[in-house]
Amino acid sequence: MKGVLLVNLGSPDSPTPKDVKPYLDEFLMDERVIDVNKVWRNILVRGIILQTRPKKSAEAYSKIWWEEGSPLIVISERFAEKLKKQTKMPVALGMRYGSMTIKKAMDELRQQGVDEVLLVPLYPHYAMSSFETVVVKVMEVQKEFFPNVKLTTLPAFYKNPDYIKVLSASIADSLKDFEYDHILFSYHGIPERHVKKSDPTKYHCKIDGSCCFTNSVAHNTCYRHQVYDTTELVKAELNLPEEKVSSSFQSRLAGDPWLKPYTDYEFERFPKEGKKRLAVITPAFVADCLETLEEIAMEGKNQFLEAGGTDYKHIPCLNDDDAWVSLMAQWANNWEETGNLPH
Ligand SMILES: C=CC1=C(C)c2cc3[nH]c(cc4nc(cc5[nH]c(cc1n2)c(C)c5CCC(=O)O)C(CCC(=O)O)=C4C)c(C)c3C=C
Ligand SMILES: [Fe+2]
Ligand SMILES: [Fe+2]
Repeated sequence: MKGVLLVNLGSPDSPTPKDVKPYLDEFLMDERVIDVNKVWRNILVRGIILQTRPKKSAEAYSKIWWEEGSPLIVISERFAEKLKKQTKMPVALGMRYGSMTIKKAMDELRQQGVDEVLLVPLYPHYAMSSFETVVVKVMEVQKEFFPNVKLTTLPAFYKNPDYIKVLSASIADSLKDFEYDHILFSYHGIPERHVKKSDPTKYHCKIDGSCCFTNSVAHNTCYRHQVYDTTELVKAELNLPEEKVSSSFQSRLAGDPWLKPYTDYEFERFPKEGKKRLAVITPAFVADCLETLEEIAMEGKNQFLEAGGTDYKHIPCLNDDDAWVSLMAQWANNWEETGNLPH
């Protein structure tokens, strides 16, 4: 029997330093997130970052935490529940990090007789630190505990025409009562080094003004190209004026150069250029989370208003939007019936 495995990033069990620390430890010790050799990663993560970050992160999580739990988890659960009602197959939800493990989700599917799994990494774009690490982890779990289960992965859907339509409709709905000077597409950042590492040609990616807009097989795994594509496609779908739209990158950790421009620098710059009414969209995430609810909707808003902005709106992620759930159900049901995946 076929079944669907949804996987998102995961959250700590509670917004306390005690629970945030082991969660961050698992997350940042992932070799696809902090991609340095094991000894240096150990020093960097356990000797430096985890000495102070759990307290700071726990404070941020406390500001956005819901009665039912972490928004990322609760929203992903709502999405999974709605999806179950629209597929004839079992659906399970697991997280890459934290206590809602992939193993538990796979167990759930196996108990319902599933031996063919459609893995859905809940990320529209491919990055080593998000999509790839989910696929690798699921393959490890499958190999160790479920060797007879067949795995198929839904490709990154950042430019799928139906996805672009659903995303655009949800953005248009949020924008209908908001007058704006500019719309910022703020994507989770990654270190520049990760983009270069993911280039299979090893010569295409230059992180300049043209590589991401020049055809290449490198784009199958180029996060920077893929996010720019999403922005362009939504801009075209909604007929947004060229000069009113731009993309930027948020949530960087100190150290290496990360993809630019940085979202927080843009918040400072826009009001000085007369862009005082700003809408912010965060399409790297399908579910609202710490990075959207705290960094963008709270901190970003304060920063923009303090820099001279007058109006600010964070547009919610797709979350459990009915059209989004129906689209995922359509993809899953089509895969069940024909074996075909969307492209
Ligand atoms: C779009 C997908 C994501 C990519 C790519 C990504 C890369 C990446 N992230 C960190 C470090 C942190 N990210 C944190 C939170 C976080 N990251 C994503 C998604 C991507 N990260 C999400 C959905 C969340 C929110 C989780 C939640 O519970 O709501 C955090 C934890 C919070 C904090 O302390 O700031 C860290 C740390 C790196 C280093 C990285 C690429 C190298
Ligand atoms: Fe992150
Ligand atoms: Fe590129």
